[in-house]
Amino acid sequence: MSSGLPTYYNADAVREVLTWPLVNKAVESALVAIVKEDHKMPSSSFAFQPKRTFTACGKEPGKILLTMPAYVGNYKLKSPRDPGEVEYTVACKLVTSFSGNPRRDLPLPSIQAHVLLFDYQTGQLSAIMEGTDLTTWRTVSASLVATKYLYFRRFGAQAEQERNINVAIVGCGVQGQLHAAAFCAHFRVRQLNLYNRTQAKAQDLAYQLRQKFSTESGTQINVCSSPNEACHDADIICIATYSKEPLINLASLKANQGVHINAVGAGENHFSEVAPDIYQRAKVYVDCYANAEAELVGLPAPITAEVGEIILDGNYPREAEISIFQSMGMASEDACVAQAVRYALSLPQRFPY
Ligand SMILES: NC(=O)C1=CN([C@@H]2O[C@H](COP(=O)(O)OP(=O)(O)OC[C@H]3O[C@@H](n4cnc5c(N)ncnc54)[C@H](OP(=O)(O)O)[C@@H]3O)[C@@H](O)[C@H]2O)C=CC1
Ligand SMILES: O=C(O)C1=NCCCC1
Repeated sequence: MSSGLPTYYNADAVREVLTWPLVNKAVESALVAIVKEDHKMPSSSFAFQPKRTFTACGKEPGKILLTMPAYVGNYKLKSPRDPGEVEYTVACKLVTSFSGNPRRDLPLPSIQAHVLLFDYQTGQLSAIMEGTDLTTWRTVSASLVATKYLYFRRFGAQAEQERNINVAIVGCGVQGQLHAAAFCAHFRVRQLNLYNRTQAKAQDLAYQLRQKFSTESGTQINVCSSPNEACHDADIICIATYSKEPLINLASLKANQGVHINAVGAGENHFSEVAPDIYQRAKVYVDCYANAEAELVGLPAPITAEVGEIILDGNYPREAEISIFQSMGMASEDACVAQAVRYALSLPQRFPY
């Protein structure tokens, strides 16, 4: 940092280098780094990630500011750099969730973020990075990584390449849209069912995705008129809304067959979208215990493990089980992705990561 001023990375710059290999590697590193040391080799990556804070922005509900600090040490970006080189990242994301924003006269995203990056040796602020797309990508990536380990691996090491799946998306906002595209891009999706409260949004998304995936991979894309219709035949469900009431219950799911749910949404109230009877039947996994302790009070089931623990110990769910990835989002993911983005932008030439 020669000028003493932090570098600013705007949304266009960040977007230019966000790719799935880059984000997935960074997110998987973060999920592993936050696992407690007694599950790992002493030489492993590690993270310090305190509970994040929530500030209500006014007296009406639906407007919050979160501060999300993290230190991630001794981890690899797994970039084409020297494979021995490790990273140390100090970061803090500031993110607002204003759920009425898409309905403003000039619509804005509900979730808007910036990530601050600090020099890990001196503590100086070295960069400020626009973090709105980064947040969407890293959240979808956490669902992809969770699906790989909690769903596919129960059927064997090759299942994510070989197994045909039906996917349901409940909520086609910013999160639902990228979940839909990313699941079709990563896995063999036979049928993609889209549900959104305002159906026109699901129809628009179906139109866009059909251009790409119906011809390329033969995926059948349907717009559904209820969450039940979307989910009744689904192997994987991604649910990302602000609903305070359950949108799916046990009767919505395929009976006695393996189902995996990425429960992404509902803002502060993480588990209200999915009915208690599903939690009571499922194995529940989280991104991190630190946030879970504060944010999942009253969760109607015990937590089985962090996703990072399953990545490390291979203790996958059984084939016919229901698994839930209760995604809260965590600062270490933002720190690792922001570091990877900064690294990619520093290269003289872009390359497919
Ligand atoms: N776990 C994580 O790391 C993260 C979680 N999130 C969470 O994901 C969720 C979605 O975020 P995002 O996609 O950015 O938000 P958007 O505002 O873009 O989309 C919100 C979606 O929720 C739907 N919705 C809102 N209220 C209800 C309701 N009462 N019943 C049914 N559907 C409803 C909306 O439907 P309609 O179109 O009809 O309005 C829309 O499809 C939020 O809860 C957010 O907090 C976001 C980022 C990270
Ligand atoms: O991790 C995040 O970023 C968010 N998580 C929950 C809702 C707001 C954004």
